[in-house]
Amino acid sequence: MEYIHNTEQFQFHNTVVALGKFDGMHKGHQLIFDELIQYKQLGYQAAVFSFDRPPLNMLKHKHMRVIYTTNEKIKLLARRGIDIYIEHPFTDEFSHLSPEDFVIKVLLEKTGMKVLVVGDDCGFGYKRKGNVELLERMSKEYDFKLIVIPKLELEGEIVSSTRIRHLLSEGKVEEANRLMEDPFMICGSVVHGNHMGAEVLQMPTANQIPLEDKLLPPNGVYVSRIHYKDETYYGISNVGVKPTIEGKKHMGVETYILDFHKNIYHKEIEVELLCFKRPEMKFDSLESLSQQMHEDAEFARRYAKEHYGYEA
Ligand SMILES: Cc1cc2nc3c(=O)[nH]c(=O)nc-3n(C[C@H](O)[C@H](O)[C@H](O)COP(=O)(O)O)c2cc1C
Ligand SMILES: Nc1ncnc2c1ncn2[C@@H]1O[C@H](COP(=O)(O)OP(=O)(O)OP(=O)(O)O)[C@@H](O)[C@H]1O
Repeated sequence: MEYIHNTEQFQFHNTVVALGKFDGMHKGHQLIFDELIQYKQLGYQAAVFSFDRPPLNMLKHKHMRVIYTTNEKIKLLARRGIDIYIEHPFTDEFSHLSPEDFVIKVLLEKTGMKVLVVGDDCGFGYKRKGNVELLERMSKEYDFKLIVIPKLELEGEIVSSTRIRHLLSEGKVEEANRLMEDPFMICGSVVHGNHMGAEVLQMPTANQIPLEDKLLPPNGVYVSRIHYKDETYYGISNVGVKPTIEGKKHMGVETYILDFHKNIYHKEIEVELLCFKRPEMKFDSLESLSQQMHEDAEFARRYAKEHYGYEA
């Protein structure tokens, strides 16, 4: 997949384009990707057009965490068969483009758009004034095909990234996962921790340090599924700051992978959180922490067996 960023200079031809942030890659987004892939099979290049920061941040100076960081998004888009991911700089000039100019000067002229796929409430251009009616008019005038997808509803509500962010922040991981194509995941290299896991607690853990803008569920212990190279494993992960352990505190995700004995320092793993087990706690001794961690691991083993047919 080609990733275009930090530049306004690009030129593509014959593309089918989707517009939006696509944070979380939820089941509504998937309806859009399905259309893109159908057109890809007809010979078009599948392109996702996004901005380098959510417009909300820039306009209101509001800090917002994301379900998926750019690296994670790139991986997931490529996996879905997208050919081009454009993260257009959200400059002042760009944000003042009229909806018509955005379609003509950017989508048609630079992205080479022949087909556009949008949700029925899409907004774009200056103050998000562009809408489906305008696109319908322009598609006739400028000869491109417009596909409008009605917003997907699940469990009585429209599926959106905002809804998923709320659920994750409240620790409702299973509910959030039901709205996404794949369970919520943290992708990153395995870094060195305090080396206490294997030696002191008899449970080696793979430590990841998520980027600061990555949204995480509340500190706690979660049953997880791990993808490493082409293999899938199950495990138990702690999201948090390890209050029992002295020293510098930073947010981390650390995972004990069931029945796994490889050295994976500096290797990239994907940890999917499947189910909340308990909140992170401060223990009086390392023995009680270790005992609880072993109990957590057995819980994960039972969960993986029951829900996914896992056998060691
Ligand atoms: C399943 C699991 C549960 C954990 N629960 C807690 C906890 O409740 N409180 C805590 O302080 N640390 C918890 N931890 C983190 C441990 O303190 C950590 O794994 C240990 O200190 C080893 O860290 P290291 O890899 O940096 O050496 C948990 C870790 C795992 C894998
Ligand atoms: N539930 C849905 N069903 C169908 N299409 C959707 C759905 N949600 C979003 N889309 C479409 O997917 C594209 C990308 O959406 P985008 O990620 O910008 O919005 P979102 O998921 O609604 O997120 P947010 O909550 O941040 O507004 C847009 O065309 C949007 O209309």
